[in-house]
Amino acid sequence: MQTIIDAERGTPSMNDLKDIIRDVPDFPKKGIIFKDITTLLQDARSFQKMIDLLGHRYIGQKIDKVVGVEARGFIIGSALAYKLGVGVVLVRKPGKLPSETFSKTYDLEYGTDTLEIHKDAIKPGERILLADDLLATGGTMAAVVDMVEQMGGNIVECCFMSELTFLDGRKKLPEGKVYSLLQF
Ligand SMILES: O=P(O)(O)OC[C@H]1O[C@H](OP(=O)(O)OP(=O)(O)O)[C@H](O)[C@@H]1O
Ligand SMILES: Nc1ncnc2[nH]cnc12
Repeated sequence: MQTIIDAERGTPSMNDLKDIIRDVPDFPKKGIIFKDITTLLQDARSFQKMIDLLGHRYIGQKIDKVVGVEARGFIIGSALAYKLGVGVVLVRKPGKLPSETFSKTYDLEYGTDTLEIHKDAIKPGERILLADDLLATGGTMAAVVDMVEQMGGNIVECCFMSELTFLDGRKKLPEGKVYSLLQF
């Protein structure tokens, strides 16, 4: 069910946040139920509540930088970084970052992809929060974990707005360092 949250109804509940994410069947391929977060992002109260809840988890955890994964992870990562008062590092699809990069190819729920990060984006020992909108098979975030660890970053946690628990993506990620706000 899709919920429109209006000013009179106050702050959205966890169920409201789940309900406002739209299911789109057979996108981008037959058999995939795509979790469309645009419906949540365009609702001011839902967007704010989601970032507030994620942000509160990391306030006081001495995060040095947030890493956001292109493209939807940029939205979550940037808003979180702003809330925590730290910088945001962009992990991008190939050929988009202008300076020297590390890169990693990985499997997706619906194909394969490559991600890149600037070689000088993270200094050894920095406390890094990884952020994305959704954890599915875990391939994307596992690739990011690999690159950040290769650079000497100290991963505090991999955080997601939502998680498709039936795909067990967290198995590919560092044990005890995975957090999702909403589970499907
Ligand atoms: O856990 P996984 O199976 O790796 O899947 C999760 C990833 O898939 C989606 O990104 P997508 O590659 O579709 O790119 P987009 O954000 O540019 O739409 C999503 O935003 C995650 O980054
Ligand atoms: N089912 C899904 N919905 C939205 N984004 C995804 N990324 C990988 N699987 C996805």
